[in-house]
Amino acid sequence: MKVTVVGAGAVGATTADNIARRELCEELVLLDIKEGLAEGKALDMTQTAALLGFDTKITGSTSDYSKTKGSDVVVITSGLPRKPGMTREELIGTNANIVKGVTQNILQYSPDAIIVVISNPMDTMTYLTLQSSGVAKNKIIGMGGILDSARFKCYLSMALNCSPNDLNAIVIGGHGDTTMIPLIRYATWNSVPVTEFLSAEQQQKIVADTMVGGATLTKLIGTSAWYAPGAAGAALVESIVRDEKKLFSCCVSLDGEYGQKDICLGVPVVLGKNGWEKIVDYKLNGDEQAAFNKSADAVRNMNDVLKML
Ligand SMILES: NC(=O)C1=CN([C@@H]2O[C@H](COP(=O)(O)OP(=O)(O)OC[C@H]3O[C@@H](n4cnc5c(N)ncnc54)[C@H](O)[C@@H]3O)[C@@H](O)[C@H]2O)C=CC1
Ligand SMILES: O=C([O-])CC(=O)C(=O)O
Repeated sequence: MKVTVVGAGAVGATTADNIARRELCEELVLLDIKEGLAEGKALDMTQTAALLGFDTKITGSTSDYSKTKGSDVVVITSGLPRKPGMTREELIGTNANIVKGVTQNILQYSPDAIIVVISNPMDTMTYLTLQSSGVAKNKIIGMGGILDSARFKCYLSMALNCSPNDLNAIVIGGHGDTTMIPLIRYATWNSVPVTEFLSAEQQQKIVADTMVGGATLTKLIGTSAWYAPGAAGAALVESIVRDEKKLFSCCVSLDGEYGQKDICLGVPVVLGKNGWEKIVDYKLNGDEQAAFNKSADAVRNMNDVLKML
């Protein structure tokens, strides 16, 4: 297996590091327009092999896309991160051009690759990648819901004083401060609904904290997060390259599912060697479906901005 990660900044390098440590592929290529960055980080990671005991071959390059030839999976992290006080949506002007250009370069050498889009605003960047590439829809996967679900479990575990690994919880909808939908009604602690253990106020706070999870970290750090995003990116890659058929919330193209079409939005999908293989239909109640529709409206408005760029 061969995996390429474009963008060797905070998220790209952390994704690559997780991929290498877990030997998810034989060959890993890092690319970044900043001279020396991808090459240097690839060499630095390579020097951890003797300490961590992995065998993945890592190479880095500034702009030589021929090195990415024959990649099975490509992860796109290139683009600006937000600063405190900004929304992810404000990044669209710069990142749309970057993501579109990178996709074209990648497809020249890896026309059959499965593409994982991380750059923000992720739902719109995923839609752009699908629209501009002509790649089959099941091969384009936006990373957001898996990260938001991990944050949801983090806040739930803090409130319940339990292990996050004993929780099942999912966030669907857009990957935006106001568009994500933590499905607390479906969240369980070892099969028992968490709603049985938490007051209405506690539930509201957990949902609210989850929705601004990325903004909270951006305010603390001064730029957006990378440890959980990198781990989330690698988890998606793992389910694809190992054909694990894991169910994650991912941003995928909808064609009537959840009442929406001509949009990429976060829904539960099964991930395997063919990319996203199936959308799982959770039964939403009236409020949840209304929130999903509202989220779709907001993402559609951002997608419309693409026409003006
Ligand atoms: N979907 C998600 O859940 C998450 C998305 N993000 C997004 O991921 C993106 C990257 O974030 P960070 O890694 O923190 O930023 P960063 O600034 O640390 O790294 C971005 C890298 O992209 C490179 N780059 C820019 N244009 C390029 C091009 N044309 N070709 C190749 N490389 C290029 C830059 O040189 C830089 O090294 C941001 O848009 C951020 O908002 C971040 C966290 C989570
Ligand atoms: O918050 C940001 O801008 C980066 C991101 O998407 C996240 O960490 O969820």
